[in-house]
Amino acid sequence: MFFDREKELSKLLKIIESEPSLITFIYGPINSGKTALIQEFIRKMPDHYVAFYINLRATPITKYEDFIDILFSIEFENPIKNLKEALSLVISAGKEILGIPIPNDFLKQILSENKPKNAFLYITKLLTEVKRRGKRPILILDELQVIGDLRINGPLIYEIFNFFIHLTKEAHLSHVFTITSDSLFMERIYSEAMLQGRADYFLVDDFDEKTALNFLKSQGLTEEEANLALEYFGGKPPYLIEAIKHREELEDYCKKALAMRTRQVYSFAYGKRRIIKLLTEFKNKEEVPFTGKVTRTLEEAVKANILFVDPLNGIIKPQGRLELLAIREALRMLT
Ligand SMILES: Nc1ncnc2c1ncn2[C@@H]1O[C@H](COP(=O)(O)OP(=O)(O)OP(=O)(O)O)[C@@H](O)[C@H]1O
Repeated sequence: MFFDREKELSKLLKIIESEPSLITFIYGPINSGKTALIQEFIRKMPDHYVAFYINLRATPITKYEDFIDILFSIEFENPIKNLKEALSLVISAGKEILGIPIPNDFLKQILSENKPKNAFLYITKLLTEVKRRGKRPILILDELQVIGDLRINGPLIYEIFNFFIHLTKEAHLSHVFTITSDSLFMERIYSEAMLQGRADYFLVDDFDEKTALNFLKSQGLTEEEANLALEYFGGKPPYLIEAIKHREELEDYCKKALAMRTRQVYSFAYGKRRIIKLLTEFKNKEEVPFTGKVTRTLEEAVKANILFVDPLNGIIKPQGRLELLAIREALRMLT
């Protein structure tokens, strides 16, 4: 059951009403509900849209072939013979299609040439035809950070950005949404010169306090139980879902979850003075300013899923309420 996110949904639906001109980068802390929101967004889109949804984390991507496999997600049982067949597949797909249909011969050619540009040229051609048939295409790439360091002749990400800029700002052909929960990757994107003026940023944070309380109460928790869950888990949807499941022994469940997260933070920071110093900033504060410099220490804490960097709002904060409490507990044991 999907809950709320009315504000975010109406903003996203508004974006697609206008002509595509910017790439939208959706980002947020781990498990804040980005993918769930995008899935609901697709459900709520009017019928004349078709979303091509590509989840780059579906299988590991280490080389060009893996990327092409996911992009053209070979989910079709029968080989597609030509562009006309690919197009009718899209037109009859409804509002969402996983991967991009491509004629078999073309796919073989693209794989043998090892040039991402040719794959992108094909997609442009297909999207142009989709638009000509009266449907409005939307391209969605989930977990974009997965290909952040992939090189095919040169860094793939730049070719992708060029392609996205073409689809949006230049050709106004398709809206492009990318999703990532890797805030270091997001920081790289935010300071990327080639994206200046060509990108928009959309934060999907954990539920705010009121929404989280409403969510918990809508699932049958009493005011007191809801407040207890909120105290430990803030508005992180999957944690709240687990809390609901453990309603019968809620207090015990909350304490155990915190003890476990505390152990993880403790062993991450143990013996590392610079890490302890960074975490100490959260002893009395919930967030601190982000100066724009990603130090090695910050990088480690983000990679360990303890801290989250929001480059747009210029803040660093724990990934969620549980992490904030765990940092404070761990600091008590470490100092
Ligand atoms: N609005 C919501 N209503 C109900 N459940 C939600 C909502 N948002 C997220 N969830 C649940 O929380 C879990 C995590 O959500 P989701 O996978 O969308 O997060 P994410 O931000 O995409 O995660 P990641 O950081 O791994 O990319 C899912 O099981 C999802 O069903």
